[in-house]
Amino acid sequence: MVNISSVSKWFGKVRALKEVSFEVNKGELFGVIGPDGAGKTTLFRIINTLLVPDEGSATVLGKDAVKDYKQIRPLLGYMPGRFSLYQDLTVEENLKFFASVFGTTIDENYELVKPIYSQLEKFKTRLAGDLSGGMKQKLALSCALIHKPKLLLLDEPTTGVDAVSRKEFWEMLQILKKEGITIIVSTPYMDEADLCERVALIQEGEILQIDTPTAIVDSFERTLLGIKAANTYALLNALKSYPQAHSVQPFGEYVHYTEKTGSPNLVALKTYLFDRGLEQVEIKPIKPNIEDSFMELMQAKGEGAHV
Ligand SMILES: Nc1ncnc2c1ncn2[C@@H]1O[C@H](COP(=O)(O)OP(=O)(O)OP(=O)(O)O)[C@@H](O)[C@H]1O
Repeated sequence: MVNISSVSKWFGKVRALKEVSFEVNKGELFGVIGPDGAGKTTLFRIINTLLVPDEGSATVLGKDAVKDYKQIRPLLGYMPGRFSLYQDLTVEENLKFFASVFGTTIDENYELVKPIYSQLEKFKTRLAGDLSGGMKQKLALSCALIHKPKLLLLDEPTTGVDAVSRKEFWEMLQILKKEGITIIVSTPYMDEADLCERVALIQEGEILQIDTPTAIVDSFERTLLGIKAANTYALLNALKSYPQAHSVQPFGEYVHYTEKTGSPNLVALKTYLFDRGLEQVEIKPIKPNIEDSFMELMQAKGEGAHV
């Protein structure tokens, strides 16, 4: 469905993508996960034929993204991170406009957008600019879908959207997946990785890992500890200066902690924290989540670069 092969892209001296390669299968819900500036938007703009790679190639729906862009575009639905709606048109006018651009009508493809658009219909005369963030997102998704694309590209659709709307949005993606639409979605939110079938973790233009969320978590090799103390700030500082410490990340009330080699010596660690004056210390082994895995991969890459 999508085949990205050794794609690199520079903006002046910045290499936004570095030899990126992956494939997305027909009907898959594929996530591109990475922090701000990782290269997600650049990658989407290459797949949607708006940007030409400096190196490598992109094949979309069996066609070359550079040579065959005219054939590819009508088959894509693209929801850019920002500014995809006309703020001074109403909800209904926006949808009509996007339908007309692709030579179709709302009636023709209503069944596909119905689960999403029906939630907006009572506001159909409201200007898009006056909608809440969650409603804008639903309208933008309806607009990206109204011509029944085979491939849906959603660039950070849930950024800046409240938790309830985020959840509803992912439920809508599951419905669309059942309709057979292939979906590539990017997000900076690690918890959303678990909602994808496979994810590519991307940082500074490089893919760190591509796999199912479960396999990514299973590949976490270190013993992970969750550590809590009365004073979290003091705990963080103490752990960071512990000679055995490899990674120290705050996660809610716990600090996620790994050591450089082998299994941590819990007695030695507890004694050290006690000597540093920490109170109510609790240490327990915990299961890593996708964010732990991503942090570990980023750290390994950073250390590799300094070898
Ligand atoms: N048109 C451009 N001109 C110059 N630099 C650019 C341009 N577009 C992107 N970049 C740079 O390329 C890198 C990747 O940017 P990109 O927008 O693809 O990342 P992103 O993962 O989508 O992040 P964000 O969520 O911040 O948009 C960044 O360093 C960015 O500053």
